[in-house]
Amino acid sequence: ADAAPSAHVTILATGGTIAGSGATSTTTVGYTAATVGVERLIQAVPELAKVAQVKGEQVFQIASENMSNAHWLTLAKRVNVLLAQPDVDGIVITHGTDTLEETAYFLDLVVKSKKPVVLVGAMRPGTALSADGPINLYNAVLLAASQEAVGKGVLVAMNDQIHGARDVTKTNTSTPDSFKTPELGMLGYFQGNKPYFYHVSTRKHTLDTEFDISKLDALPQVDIVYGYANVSPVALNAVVAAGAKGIIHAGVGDGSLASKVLPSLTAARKQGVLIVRSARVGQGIVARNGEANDDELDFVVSDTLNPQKARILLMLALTKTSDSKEIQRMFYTY
Ligand SMILES: NC(=O)C[C@H](N)C(=O)O
Repeated sequence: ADAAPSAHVTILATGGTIAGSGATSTTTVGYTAATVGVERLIQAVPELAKVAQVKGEQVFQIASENMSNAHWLTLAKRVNVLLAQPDVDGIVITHGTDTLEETAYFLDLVVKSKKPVVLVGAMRPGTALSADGPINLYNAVLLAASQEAVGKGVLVAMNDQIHGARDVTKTNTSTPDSFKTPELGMLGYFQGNKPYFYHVSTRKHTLDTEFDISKLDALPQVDIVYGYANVSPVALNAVVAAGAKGIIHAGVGDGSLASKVLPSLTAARKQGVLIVRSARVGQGIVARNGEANDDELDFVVSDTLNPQKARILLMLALTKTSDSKEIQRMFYTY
């Protein structure tokens, strides 16, 4: 018999479609997410035992549309505790795909370890024909057990591809190739039971960030307000009235601000609310002093972060400072 693999990988299960089940083998919508426990996920892929000594922990059992700041703090603290143990070499987190990119980026900014952390999900429930969960889980464990993944920040394993937490995004509501890193590029592939890396991001992560969540039990309230034709300031005003400490403006185009919205944004900033100009487009830079005079308005730009990831960075930034210059520096660093 083969010797047991030497790497120890802990699988933290949080729910999602990878733990989902449907009424029939052709049910790929209208199934129930977050029903199958971590032990059954592991048993369904006996091949895992060939690549690592695997342990499972059920952290949550939720569909990822219900992921919250509180869940993130719990999960990140658990990841940091486990990675500090000499008998844990890497972590896999099974997760719903809807907010998987957000959890990945949050962890990328707050995990204090070089050891691999890999998020994985599935677009089809485990009961479906050609379910993608088992192969995705196998690849994720392979990656978490590998030397190649050490020091690369939080990774996402989907559809035989490796993506970086900062730039990956869900691009399709339902197809198995939904996860992409358009333009900036995925990091690598899985083939023949090995991960292969070709790219790394120039942005800082994990051990090189200034964020520490170990003593936090909440994050500052930051909300996203969307731009569109015929926009009014109603949603923005409601968010300010509800006490947001920061607002991500998901503007049209390269982060443009409609003249009907600008007065409310300016008033919010004068009250101390941090304003970040982002873009709903999904690709490209929102340039400082481009579509607005950010120096004069005292706004921050999101650079290339999409609105949902800009929200995460602004929350963490606000745990350190309310200085907009400092926060702008962070948006050019992470
Ligand atoms: N494919 C999925 O995992 C979608 C599911 N709604 C979730 O995010 O939990």
